[in-house]
Amino acid sequence: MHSVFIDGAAGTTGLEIAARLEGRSEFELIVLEDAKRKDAAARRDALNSADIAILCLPDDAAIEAANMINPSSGTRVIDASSAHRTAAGWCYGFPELVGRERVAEARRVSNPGCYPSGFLALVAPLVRAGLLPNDWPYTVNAVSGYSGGGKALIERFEQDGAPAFRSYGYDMAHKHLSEMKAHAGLKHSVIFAPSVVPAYRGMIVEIPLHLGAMADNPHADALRASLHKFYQGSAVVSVHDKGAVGELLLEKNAPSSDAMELFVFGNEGGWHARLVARLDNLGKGASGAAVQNLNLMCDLPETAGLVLPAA
Ligand SMILES: NC(=O)C1=CN([C@@H]2O[C@H](COP(=O)(O)OP(=O)(O)OC[C@H]3O[C@@H](n4cnc5c(N)ncnc54)[C@H](OP(=O)(O)O)[C@@H]3O)[C@@H](O)[C@H]2O)C=CC1
Ligand SMILES: CC(=O)N[C@@H](CCC(=O)OP(=O)(O)O)C(=O)O
Repeated sequence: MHSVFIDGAAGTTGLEIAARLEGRSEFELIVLEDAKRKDAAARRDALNSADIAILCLPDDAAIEAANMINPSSGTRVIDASSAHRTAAGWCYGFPELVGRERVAEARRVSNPGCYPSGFLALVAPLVRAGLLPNDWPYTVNAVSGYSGGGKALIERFEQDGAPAFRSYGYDMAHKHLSEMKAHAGLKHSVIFAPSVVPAYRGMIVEIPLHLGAMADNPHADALRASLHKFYQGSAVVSVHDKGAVGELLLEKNAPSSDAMELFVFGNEGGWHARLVARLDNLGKGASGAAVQNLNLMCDLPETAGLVLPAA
């Protein structure tokens, strides 16, 4: 039995992690009463008595929580915030990319961001395979369900007069830039154009590519074949065949899902490609990824408790 404390358990990500752990006899949740959930002493106590602490907090509170853990307590950490995603001493919790063994052994795991999960799932293996250049000026266009912005954005999108579409990130300093660059092994930061639609969950992350302008002129079919091979055997990430779909949708009231689907679309002449990932920001983009990492850290079947399509 592993004891788990979710710090930030009343938030969007924390609640979905708890839902995935419900009924699992391998875990015992440490729960603070509502009046104590922001009480520093109670949190310190819970953080140090848990086998695993899962931080579902804003960045500053996550840094504070990580610092509250006494190394001698033996508590291992999964941080869902963006505070430690490129920090020394933290394992980047994307097992398909960093290796399942590394996550399994890590004491401090930083969960990937939702948008970076889609970007990295597509680009990192292709850069690694030498099919895409690491010095290309990549662009990422993305659309997210509004739960991606946590309680504050949920409130904004669920009130009268909520926007029909929100485009943002115009300072070109989004907190996900360094994570995308670092874990794809890129020389330059990407241009990132995120947006939000009035659907609760789900996201589509796209990288448009002028393949014909690249030195080795890779073909879309070769990129797709390479991704197929990379994710062979994965129950979480799947790669669709050529021509599988003509459009991609986000449903307004989609159920949660911990799967991620990848697509490579290419034009007739092989000059252009659109790499696309569709995932649930609260699934593989946050809570599902945290549970996948938790399973690995506790030496349990990787996909136990995850919401995945029937095999
Ligand atoms: N939503 C998503 O799709 C994703 C979120 N993340 C990351 O996960 C983290 C949590 O996000 P999310 O669940 O969306 O955010 P929410 O705003 O929905 O929840 C955050 C929770 O943390 C609580 N909290 C804030 N400060 C403290 C503190 N000092 N001590 C204890 N609790 C505190 C809040 O309390 P209160 O309820 O009182 O406000 C709230 O319940 C963030 O870092 C976010 O960037 C990562 C990937 C995707
Ligand atoms: C729709 C929306 O607002 N999304 C959030 C990112 C959500 C997320 O991934 O959180 P992390 O930053 O912890 O990864 C944003 O763009 O800031």
